Amino acid sequence: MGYTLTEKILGRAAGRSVAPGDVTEVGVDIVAFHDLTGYHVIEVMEKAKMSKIFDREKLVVAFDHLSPPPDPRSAQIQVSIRKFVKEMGIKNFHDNNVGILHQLMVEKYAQPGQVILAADSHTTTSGALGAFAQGMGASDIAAAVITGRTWITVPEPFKVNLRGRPAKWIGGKDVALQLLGEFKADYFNGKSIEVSVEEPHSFPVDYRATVSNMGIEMNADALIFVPDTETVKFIKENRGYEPKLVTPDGDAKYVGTYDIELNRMVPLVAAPHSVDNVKAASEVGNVEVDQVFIGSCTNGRLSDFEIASKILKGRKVRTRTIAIPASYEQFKRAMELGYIKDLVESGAVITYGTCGPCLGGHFGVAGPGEVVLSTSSRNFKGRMGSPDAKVYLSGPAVAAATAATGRITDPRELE
Ligand SMILES: CC(C)[C@H](C(=O)O)[C@@H](O)C(=O)O
Ligand code: SF4
Repeated sequence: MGYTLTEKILGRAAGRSVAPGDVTEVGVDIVAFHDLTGYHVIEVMEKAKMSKIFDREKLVVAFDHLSPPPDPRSAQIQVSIRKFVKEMGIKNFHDNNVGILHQLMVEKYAQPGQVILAADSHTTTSGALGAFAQGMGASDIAAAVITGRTWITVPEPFKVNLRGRPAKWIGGKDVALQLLGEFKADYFNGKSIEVSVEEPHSFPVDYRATVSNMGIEMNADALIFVPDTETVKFIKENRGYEPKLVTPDGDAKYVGTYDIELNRMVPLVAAPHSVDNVKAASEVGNVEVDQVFIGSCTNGRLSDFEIASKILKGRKVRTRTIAIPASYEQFKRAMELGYIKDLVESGAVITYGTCGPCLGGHFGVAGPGEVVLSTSSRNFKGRMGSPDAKVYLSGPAVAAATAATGRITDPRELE
């Protein structure tokens, strides 16, 4: 019987063949942390009196959460992490304003077949490029920083097939919300999700990154896109080299399979207060919003800005609208292509390279009684600020249409 992608990746990393349920030690290709969790990682290392790191080339550090620092405590945390980075000789360090860690992993580091760990739950994002990528707590990450190894319970692989081409305005968020609506937030516990794309170029890496990012909202151990011609094209264009592909065997066995017909999908939202409270955008009724946020490691990429600018060009926003490209690179390209101009002219405010309001940190925290429509990953009570705020999640098309009308809007209504 053939191997799934999950078994192939973890088998290589373990140095022996593995099967679901096996508890195994694996070598790690990249370990990463950011300002918020990095502080704890360093603290654990100090307590353990361990000051060596396994491989300074394989460590990635980015400041993104409270970045640029909105208060003295965040600034102090950054000072101590910068000191650590310097002492350890870590080269892959991205200071304020470069980008959100997971976005930088997609742009610069993640490759098919790798095992990637980071001290952040949305590490699953790198699954977009065919890596087994998982978030872990600060102590596990500290151990991986020191040894370059970790232990993993091999998950049960589940197969998702994306068929056909996406209908207009449909992207990665709608696919993620479709899975959450159908299976609910805990179904994939102990499982990895492997996604195959029937028409690779119709579902680009940007969209894949959104789906992989939300893999953790599905409680999956990893959400891995089977690498294909789109993966190769993306890495070649962005980094100038061709990656080696690792793919599942044709006769690999999965615990379940689910097909999504992309051309039959409609724009979706997750209503308060859970990611699996999914509805069609056209069916939420008349919900007026106080703020729209387009950004985060979930939906802050060039394609998100392209879609938002298509809708907002020539229109004025009717609610407070904040847009944050997930990295400097995405900002620059969005600027060169005129998307930033369109958004600014519509009345949106822009910054870059920060998580911002996604976790209620800064740059647009929600107040009591306010309703927010956000392209980010989570809508739990208190996630974006006040516990008395309501957060709806959507992709960029619903977000931009909502900004244009001031109430939750299916973009097809504006055509
Ligand atoms: C702060 C960090 C630990 C957290 C995570 O792990 O996901 C954050 O990025 C989030 O999105 O909630
Ligand atoms: S943008 Fe949001 S989801 Fe992504 S790492 Fe930052 S806080 Fe977490």
